[in-house]
Amino acid sequence: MARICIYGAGSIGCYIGGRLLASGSGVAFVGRPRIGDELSERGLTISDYRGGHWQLPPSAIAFSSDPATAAAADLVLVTVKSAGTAAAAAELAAALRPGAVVISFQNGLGNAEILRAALARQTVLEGMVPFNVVRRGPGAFHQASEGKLEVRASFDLEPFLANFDKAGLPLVRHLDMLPVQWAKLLFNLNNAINALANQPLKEELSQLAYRRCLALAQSEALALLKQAGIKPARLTPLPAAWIPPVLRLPDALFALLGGKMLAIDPLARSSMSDDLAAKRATEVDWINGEVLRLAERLGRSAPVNARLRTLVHAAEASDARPSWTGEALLAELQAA
Ligand SMILES: NC(=O)C1=CN([C@@H]2O[C@H](COP(=O)(O)OP(=O)(O)OC[C@H]3O[C@@H](n4cnc5c(N)ncnc54)[C@H](OP(=O)(O)O)[C@@H]3O)[C@@H](O)[C@H]2O)C=CC1
Ligand SMILES: CC(C)(CO)C(=O)C(=O)O
Repeated sequence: MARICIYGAGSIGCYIGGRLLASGSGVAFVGRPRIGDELSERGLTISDYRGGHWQLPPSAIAFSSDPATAAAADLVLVTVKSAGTAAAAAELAAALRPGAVVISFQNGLGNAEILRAALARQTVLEGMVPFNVVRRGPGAFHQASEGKLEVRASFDLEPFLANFDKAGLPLVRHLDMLPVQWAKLLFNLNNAINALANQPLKEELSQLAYRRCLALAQSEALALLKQAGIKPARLTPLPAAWIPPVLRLPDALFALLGGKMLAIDPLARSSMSDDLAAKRATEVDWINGEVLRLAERLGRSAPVNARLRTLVHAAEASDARPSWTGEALLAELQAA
């Protein structure tokens, strides 16, 4: 039986690992002791937006905070936040056996490359998680929106495909992941807006002023991508370039045409909002920061994404969590 290691047991790691474990895969979780305590007291409760529910007792869960746990793995799913990738890469380099397969199920563009640089004797693949996972309480993780896991195609994945199929999380494979990663990053430009709004995603995206903020950030990125000759993949029925005009529609029309973006659990927030709530460093430098790096490469500027990054950094440094209204944030971004 393939041995799968979740490296960074948090929202995404516990959810995907929990689904794999519930369907009979051998899974070991590596994470922080606080998560280990939760899982050893409560076990794992996994659920999804379709009504799926899986309960795993503490006795079924192999959890450790020791990186050496990964030594036994055939497949490692890296699910730490981007700020933790370099450290995870160094730990995995010391632990993993040659030939192990590593998938980065992280947002941003550069995490797989950081892992690859440290893991020359393993296969490292870019992955993408399109859906949101809400932590509903200790040991309880809920998939709050739809979407399939996407990953760079490789023959080395073959031994594990059945594990994901059985778990109900089939892997969609792509020869080139960059267009997929950029398409996801365009959605993730909302992470900063959602974190600054301090509201659930559904509530935030139901308001025109916040959607106009997102349209500004996406339009800026799309213009740069066009100049760079990068065509983002189509992750929704609408091509990426049509999304900003749809975001700018009045609420009722948006609900009609962009309604899928509102098909999300009413409590779900972006992972960046979770980070601000937990007073952790966010991934803003790996999301909006990528737009700034692309702009720099092209000799252009990206003032809207630069302003969002500055505002998120200010929120990280502040004791009080900001709650920007849509109108105030829009005025700030329009003035950028
Ligand atoms: N949450 C979501 O809905 C979605 C998240 N994503 C992406 O998935 C990735 C994971 O996000 P998410 O699950 O929310 O993150 P979480 O912060 O919930 O989970 C990551 C966990 O890994 C732990 N960790 C970090 N470094 C190590 C290490 N070296 N060894 C062991 N444990 C470690 C973290 O601890 P500590 O905090 O102490 O560092 C944390 O508990 C991110 O790139 C995110 O953008 C993508 C789609 C949706
Ligand atoms: C799924 C999505 C786009 C929003 O929750 C996300 O990737 C995140 O929160 O980081």
